Amino acid sequence: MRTAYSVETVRTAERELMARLPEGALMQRAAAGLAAACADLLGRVYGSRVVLLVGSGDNGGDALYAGARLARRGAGVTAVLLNPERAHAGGLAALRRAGGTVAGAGQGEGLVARADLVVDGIVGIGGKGGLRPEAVPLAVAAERSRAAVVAVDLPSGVDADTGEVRGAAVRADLTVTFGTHKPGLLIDPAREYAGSVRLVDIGLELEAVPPELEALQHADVARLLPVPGAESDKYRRGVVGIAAGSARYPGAAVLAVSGALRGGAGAVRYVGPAADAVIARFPETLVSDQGPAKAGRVQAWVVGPGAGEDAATVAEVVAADVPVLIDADGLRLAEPAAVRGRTAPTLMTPHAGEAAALLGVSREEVEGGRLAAVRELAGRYGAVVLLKGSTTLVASAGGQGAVRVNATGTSWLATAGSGDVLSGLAGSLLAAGLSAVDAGSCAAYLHGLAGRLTADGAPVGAHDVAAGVPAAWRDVVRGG
Ligand SMILES: NC(=O)C1=CN([C@@H]2O[C@H](COP(=O)(O)OP(=O)(O)OC[C@H]3O[C@@H](n4cnc5c(N)ncnc54)[C@H](O)[C@@H]3O)[C@@H](O)[C@H]2O)[C@@H](O)CC1
Ligand SMILES: Nc1ncnc2c1ncn2[C@@H]1O[C@H](COP(=O)(O)OP(=O)(O)O)[C@@H](O)[C@H]1O
Ligand SMILES: [K+]
Repeated sequence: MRTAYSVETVRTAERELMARLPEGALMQRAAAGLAAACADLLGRVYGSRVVLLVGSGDNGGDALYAGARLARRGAGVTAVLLNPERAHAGGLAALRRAGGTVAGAGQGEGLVARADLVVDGIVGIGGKGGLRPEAVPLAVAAERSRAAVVAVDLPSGVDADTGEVRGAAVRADLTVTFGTHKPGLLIDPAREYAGSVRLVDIGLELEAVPPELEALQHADVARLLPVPGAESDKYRRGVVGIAAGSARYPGAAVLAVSGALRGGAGAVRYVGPAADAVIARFPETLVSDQGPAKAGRVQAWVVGPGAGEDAATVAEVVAADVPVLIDADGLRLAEPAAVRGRTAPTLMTPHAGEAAALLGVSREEVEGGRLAAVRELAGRYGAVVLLKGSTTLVASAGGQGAVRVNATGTSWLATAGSGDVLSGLAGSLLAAGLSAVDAGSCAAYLHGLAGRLTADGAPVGAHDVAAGVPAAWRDVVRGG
């Protein structure tokens, strides 16, 4: 499991560690890791032109000490000081001793334009609000330059705790982060600014503290996925009910069923007006012409994809005393009080637009502040909420505790109907007995991986993603 901790937690752990170590030891560990990553990126350090963007805090200190290490290996290193009086004194002295030079902010843009490598030490976890105006031209110059850009701890200007980006921020090719991932490195929009992320162990001890974010890895998902045993039959493996589709959107039913058939349940039961289309494509589906309450045994329901205006079916499913996944039109049609009143697990799977409608805010607000939005929805509905999009997040019922973040997705998944596949897949895992958090996060993991494997750099349709789930599943259980 990969984890990310809040700035407050990092600060506390750093204080405890610093109290036990000689002064400056932690910063030296950080600088050593940073310099090694810069050297890897440069390939040849000797003779390279390195520009350090140095703010007034310890983030700038890391950059200066790393710059000193690179200068000792023969790089030409220039530090651009945003605030010369407040630049880290020890770091500055070390850089000068190593033969590095110092320039004022006025020369920064020209230097950045000619650099091979730009090290962004403007601001790290001490940053508040967006980038300050005097730093903006340097961030812009770094983006325009052909230089590789390495962010120290975080790309300057992004919010470490939330992943929000207000105004300009540095766009990095690589972020070298210390001690732990910060939530902003895993959540869009900030994640996009970070480039690839390299974690440097500086000895922080965080195991005893709850993380802010968790990202499942192959081994975690492999442990959670259901495997039929010798005594299994289709009922013991779980029956998932799909109440989806309408005369107008029969395809949503087909796609939800296609996901459900690949999710580990022993049988998929379909109720709704698209039974002919479902059977034509997937003859193994059990179809019923009764409503959900009379459809027969079901261990978990999926309701909502392509449901149109069928509020009665949504209400019937929400009243069921088994785990329920509510998606798409179902999110709009479900009575909030009925959802809150449920005792069996509930998993809601909105995209940003649906989440915005439920919260009464704009879509941009949800996309800019995903973590707050998913926690808020999970709190309001007392349900597990999976917020889809470029970063998929899963919050526990009530919104407290660690939020799961999915790292496997690809923007090729932004294709009509791929959400329907996801809801079928997650519903199937619910029916197979996974908790709502595990079902949602494992489904997002498999769906993202299936998208990646099937797309392989080219456009795909939602049905291709569903067909790719078995390959993703195999990849997970075989350890990649
Ligand atoms: N505390 C520690 O033990 C360690 C800290 N490390 C580094 O120290 C950093 C944290 O250092 P600090 O607490 O000094 O804080 P930072 O260096 O992140 O930022 C604080 C400084 O930046 C300025 N600033 C704040 N917001 C800004 C904005 N939006 N735009 C431009 N400037 C802004 C402030 O005036 C302040 O002087 C970490 O991110 C990491 O890079 C590492 O050396 C590892 C060890
Ligand atoms: N930019 C993106 N990067 C990664 N995944 C994305 C992106 N945009 C959408 N997705 C994923 O694609 C799926 C789209 O679902 P949804 O928005 O419900 O579409 P639909 O309603 O057409 O099925 C979700 O799993 C979502 O997380
Ligand atoms: K930085």
